[in-house]
Amino acid sequence: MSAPVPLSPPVPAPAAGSGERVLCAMSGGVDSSVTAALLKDQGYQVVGAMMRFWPDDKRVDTFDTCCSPDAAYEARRVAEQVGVPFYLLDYREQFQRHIVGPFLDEYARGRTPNPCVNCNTKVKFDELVKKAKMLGCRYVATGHYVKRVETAAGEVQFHRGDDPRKDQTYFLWGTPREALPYILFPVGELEKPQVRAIAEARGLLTARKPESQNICFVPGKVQDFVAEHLPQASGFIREIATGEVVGEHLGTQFYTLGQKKGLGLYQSHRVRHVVHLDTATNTVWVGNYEDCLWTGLRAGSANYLLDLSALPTELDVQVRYRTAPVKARVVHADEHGFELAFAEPQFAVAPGQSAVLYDGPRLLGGGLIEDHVRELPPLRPVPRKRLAVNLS
Ligand SMILES: Nc1ncnc2c1ncn2[C@@H]1O[C@H](COP(=O)(O)OP(=O)(O)OP(=O)(O)O)[C@@H](O)[C@H]1O
Repeated sequence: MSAPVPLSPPVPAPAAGSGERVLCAMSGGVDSSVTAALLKDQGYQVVGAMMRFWPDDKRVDTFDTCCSPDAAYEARRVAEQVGVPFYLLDYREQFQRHIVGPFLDEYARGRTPNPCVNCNTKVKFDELVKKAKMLGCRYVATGHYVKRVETAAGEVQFHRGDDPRKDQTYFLWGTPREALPYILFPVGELEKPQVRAIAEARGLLTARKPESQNICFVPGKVQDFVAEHLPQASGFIREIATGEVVGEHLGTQFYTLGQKKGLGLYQSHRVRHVVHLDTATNTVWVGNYEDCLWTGLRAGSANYLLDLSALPTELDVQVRYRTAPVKARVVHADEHGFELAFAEPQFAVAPGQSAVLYDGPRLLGGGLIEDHVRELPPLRPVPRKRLAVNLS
């Protein structure tokens, strides 16, 4: 569970024109530019802020468009256009500690991390919410495509954004629950073309800025970044069914579960997928598509956006950002983690990625995938009903 954020008591729904101070997180992109403009229209006192992540000792182009000196320049210019003050806040140390360091550690452990989830959890909606309070702001607003829904009972929920191609709830499961009432998403009910149209109509200089595509601190390929920062140790690629050596690898950190391209197998015509990365024996295990299908998962580092006792026993889970949610049964859930059984097998359930829980459009929370579970075929002798696949 995330540590509670020390905030003032729950607040009522922000009324448009209330004059409340809002810290608008501006990345120099079109979404947060429009966010600032909409908030200003609604009568908030807006303070624009960009978190500086890029280090001094790197070429400036080693950071992607959303987090670079150029982006800071654009964010400041947009703040001027909208007519709000702008601050550049130094988050270099926190970013290295919470995001870049753990990202590399996860690869070294044979896992597939999602640094954007971590950034939202640890930096944007924890550190920044605290900073907003210090600056006298009651709310933090971002340009995420997420809907903030307030129930009649005054509970704040996060729901999927109205633009299904842009919905970003997947990345926000780790938001400290206490912070929910203080977060606003002014573009969550818009579609991306509408956001661009608003920016165009106002002449915002970011109106036609392309989408950021990469992990912000990895300007090129993830594999190149990992190669630059982690020691490489070559080893064998083995067939999961037989143990036979079918190739060699340059380091387990260059592979991810389900991967079939770029394996460099001796028999290059055989379609194989990465099934397991064993860092203890430095082995990459491959198999066929079915070997990458799992019937459940176990997740740790859980965070829930509702009382645990209210967690439905049947819910929807999404195991990767661009994968459709699947129905699942909650086998077990406590404050540390949960175990789920999928209604249908899921491909490449990768440790380190997020298992994000939904009830229809509502984000319920999530956790980091620690292990995947495969129910064994009924006729095979099994030591246990469920087997957590551990091939080491
Ligand atoms: N370096 C940063 N400083 C302040 N806020 C940021 C920063 N990076 C991202 N954000 C906030 O998080 C939101 C989502 O970030 P994401 O990287 O997904 O950008 P995006 O969807 O491309 O949005 P944008 O068009 O605003 O860049 C942004 O809209 C912005 O509010």
